[in-house]
Amino acid sequence: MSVSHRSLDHTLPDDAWKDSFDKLLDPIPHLRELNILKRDVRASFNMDSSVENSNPNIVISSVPNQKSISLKPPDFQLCTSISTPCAKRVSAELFNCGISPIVTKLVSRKGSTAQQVVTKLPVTEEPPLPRKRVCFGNVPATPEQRRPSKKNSDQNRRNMSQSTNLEQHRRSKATSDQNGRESRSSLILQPGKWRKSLCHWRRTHAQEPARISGPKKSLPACPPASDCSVECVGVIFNVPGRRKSIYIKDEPIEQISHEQRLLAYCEQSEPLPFVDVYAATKMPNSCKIGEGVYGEVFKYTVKKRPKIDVVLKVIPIEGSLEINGEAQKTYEQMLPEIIISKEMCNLRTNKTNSTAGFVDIYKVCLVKGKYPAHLLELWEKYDDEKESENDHPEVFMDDQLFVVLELKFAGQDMSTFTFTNAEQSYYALQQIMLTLAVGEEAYQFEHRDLHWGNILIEPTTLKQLSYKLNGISLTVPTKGLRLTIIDYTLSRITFDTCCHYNDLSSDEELFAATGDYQYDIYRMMREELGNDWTKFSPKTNVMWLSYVTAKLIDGVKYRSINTKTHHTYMEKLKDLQTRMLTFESAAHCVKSLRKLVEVLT
Ligand SMILES: Nc1ncnc2c1ncn2[C@@H]1O[C@H](COP(=O)(O)OP(=O)(O)OP(=O)(O)O)[C@@H](O)[C@H]1O
Repeated sequence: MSVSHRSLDHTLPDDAWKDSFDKLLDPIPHLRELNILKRDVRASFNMDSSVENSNPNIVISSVPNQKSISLKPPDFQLCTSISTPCAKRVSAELFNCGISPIVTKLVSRKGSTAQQVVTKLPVTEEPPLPRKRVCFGNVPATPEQRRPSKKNSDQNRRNMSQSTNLEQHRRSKATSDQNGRESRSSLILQPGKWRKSLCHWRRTHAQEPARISGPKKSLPACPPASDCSVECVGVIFNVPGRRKSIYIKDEPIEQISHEQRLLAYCEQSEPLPFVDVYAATKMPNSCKIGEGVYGEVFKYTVKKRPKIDVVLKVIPIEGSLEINGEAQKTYEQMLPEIIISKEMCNLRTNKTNSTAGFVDIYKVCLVKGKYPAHLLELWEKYDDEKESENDHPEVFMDDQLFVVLELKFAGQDMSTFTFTNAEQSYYALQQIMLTLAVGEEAYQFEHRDLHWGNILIEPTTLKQLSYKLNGISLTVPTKGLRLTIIDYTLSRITFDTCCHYNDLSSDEELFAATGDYQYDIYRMMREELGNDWTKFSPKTNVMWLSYVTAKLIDGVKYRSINTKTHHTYMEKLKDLQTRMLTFESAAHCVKSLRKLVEVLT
């Protein structure tokens, strides 16, 4: 049919049925054979924010046992590009485009399949073509799909009550995992608590070779002690799973053992009996409220006036029993978290730099012995209702030591919270920003893991909160909310001429993870720090502020979104996000936001 005829009878051109996806595949016909559904490509891409403009050297693996495509022969570099920030994620354009942007990154490579990629690249070898993998189809979809059935759960419980044997417990957990959770074959972690996700991933993929993206030696290792600007006479200790922490000091460490130092922080001379200190009678109205890889979190409420909600973070230490897939922390490894928790809390009363935004710690206690029976019951209740990923604490023996952090209850975490509107979240962000800024100025503080599970929110009747930044008083309207920062496991401070930090330089799995902008932040921090985790770079706080802002724009829940106020403040958040990564520190961001540059510098 000629062109003129077509125009007369309005017949469509031969390829009119094709959309942009089909046209894209025209010059690379073998991709059609792989039977990738456009719907899958678009949906998965949009779900996985970390892929948006991360390193485009991507292998797409389709549903299990199906073929996949390998993209762009890569000369992998450390991810210099990032996923989410702002404009792209916040604009609706991402979802309006005729085809997912991921497809525009496709450069075909004939004959590659996911299977081939995995078998060609054993983990022990330096991968010739390091890539990030994106899984379609086999990531656990819903909590229901991930959760074992009640029947399995009950069976597990029966098995557990028949034996306290750890191996049996593990087998029973493994069965439950197999029954209730779809396997994941790539390092795609759930947003939020990465350590739990990672440990869980490791435990459910024990037989699989881990796929690590990135060159193994692309960055300098943490400098040897002699290279540090201060004399490093501290302890270098290995945490299981390649994690290690270094504690440096510019003067000889006092001849006092870590056990003694920890006991001094607890104001104790020896460990106290667990069952007595935390007896049921001393913990009214108790329940388990959360868990981490290193411990269980309980709450009890003393209903006096004023009502007191106490949170207990119970962390087993010094034992040889592996728990939740990790070796237990030692005294040395526990100390930095205790020191940081106490010092950040003490900023409440600091004269020059003050904030109440770091979690309030009542006391720290070292206890010994089996888990009290009433706490075991609370653990089981939580497991029945929410399906714990942790090992049952009945495995602990008489000689087990635990550090118990007694914290003030600070509300629910941001990932589960519903804001009224963006005005409320805009000022919530300012609270986080100011608290980080105060921490930077007081102790060269970097949180380094400020995902939305580590930001707690509770209602307050206070109209505003007060801060001091370098001696200048600042206030923020609460809009009814008070925010608190928790979990200093990865944090860094300089205190008492010591730098306390966690060395992530060899934590390849963490840097390989995808699934959320959160996982880009770890790579961005690594690049910013040149993989030297001793270094103070408050820019890492800005990166987390960028992450939090992204969550406030495009992650958290809002109650009333059809109001002028909501739209106005949402625009403010978006505007701030476009500038966020230009700031050097949280303090810089605060000064800029408050137009205090001249006054404060
Ligand atoms: N002060 C608090 N108030 C209210 N809830 C809390 C408090 N501290 C901890 N939680 C709850 O317990 C959970 C686990 O606490 P936390 O993150 O400190 O544990 P963790 O063992 O350090 O976790 P991770 O696996 O990240 O190392 C939190 O996500 C939160 O839900």
